[in-house]
Amino acid sequence: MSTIAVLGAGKIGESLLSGLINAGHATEKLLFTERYQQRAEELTERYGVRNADVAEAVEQADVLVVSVKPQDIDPLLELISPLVTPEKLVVTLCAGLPTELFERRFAAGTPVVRVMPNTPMLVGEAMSAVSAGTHATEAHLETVEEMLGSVGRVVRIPENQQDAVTALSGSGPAYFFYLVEAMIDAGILLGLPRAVAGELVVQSAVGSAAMLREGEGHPVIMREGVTSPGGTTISGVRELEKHGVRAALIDAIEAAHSRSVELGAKHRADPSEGDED
Ligand SMILES: NC(=O)C1=CN([C@@H]2O[C@H](COP(=O)(O)OP(=O)(O)OC[C@H]3O[C@@H](n4cnc5c(N)ncnc54)[C@H](O)[C@@H]3O)[C@@H](O)[C@H]2O)C=CC1
Ligand SMILES: O=C(O)[C@@H]1CCC=N1
Repeated sequence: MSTIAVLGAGKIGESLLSGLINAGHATEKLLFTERYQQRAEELTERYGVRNADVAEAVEQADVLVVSVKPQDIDPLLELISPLVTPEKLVVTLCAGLPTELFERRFAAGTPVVRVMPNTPMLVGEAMSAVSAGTHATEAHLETVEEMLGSVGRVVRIPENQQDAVTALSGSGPAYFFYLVEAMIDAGILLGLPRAVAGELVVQSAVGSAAMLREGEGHPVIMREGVTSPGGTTISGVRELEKHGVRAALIDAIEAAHSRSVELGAKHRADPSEGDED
């Protein structure tokens, strides 16, 4: 079992630690670093995982998972670059940041794998996409796939698709939560108690997700199955179409993609490369 150090234990770092523990990863084989002491203490208390300083984490871990905000990457790289050797595997979860940025800062030959996960990792239902950097081998990819496979599903993609994945499944849970929030508001408007509205909407979301995963059909067919001629659903669907909800979702995901490209462009050796993604 590899020793994994999470560098920056915020929302996604905590999701990974929690998901790995739930999946049976030994807590002695997990470490994290965290800028805020109070946050570090909370996490140690909650999960029994050891908080380390950066030097200790880099020395002891086989896999270094970088999970700070893209905007905070430079100070972290300053600290770890002199310490990371090519025997380590660096896994970056940072939206937008190319593997090339890390490779430039680490000792020659250091393997880097770029990953875009999402927060359902907390409940073992992440969707993660992995891409190899220049020095990452099949064995490195398998190590990362095994780690992420224990907390959800994993696909392998070329790195030039990572900004699209970030917009779609990295940010995706936010759009589903937003939809659920809005539907609960509709229940409140119609006079349902909040707890009842919440239960109705959440179970409808879970049931629909299970149908999507397990069913053979396309989402259109499943929606048609709910939409009776002259019935209630078509009246609702007409309003969604009138308000341009489909176009709004497409625009939202396109905007998230642009932001991912922009975050990466700031850190590319040649920022114009970001224009092509
Ligand atoms: N939140 C999400 O849904 C997802 C986030 N990501 C990526 O994961 C990364 C982290 O995102 P979040 O967890 O949402 O952010 P966050 O702000 O919740 O967590 C980042 C953590 O890193 C700590 N930190 C910053 N600099 C540090 C340093 N030098 N040493 C130690 N700790 C340091 C911060 O105190 C904070 O707790 C980002 O790069 C983001 O793009 C990727 C997929 C999904
Ligand atoms: O909003 C963000 O930047 C991160 C990346 C994907 C999901 N959350």
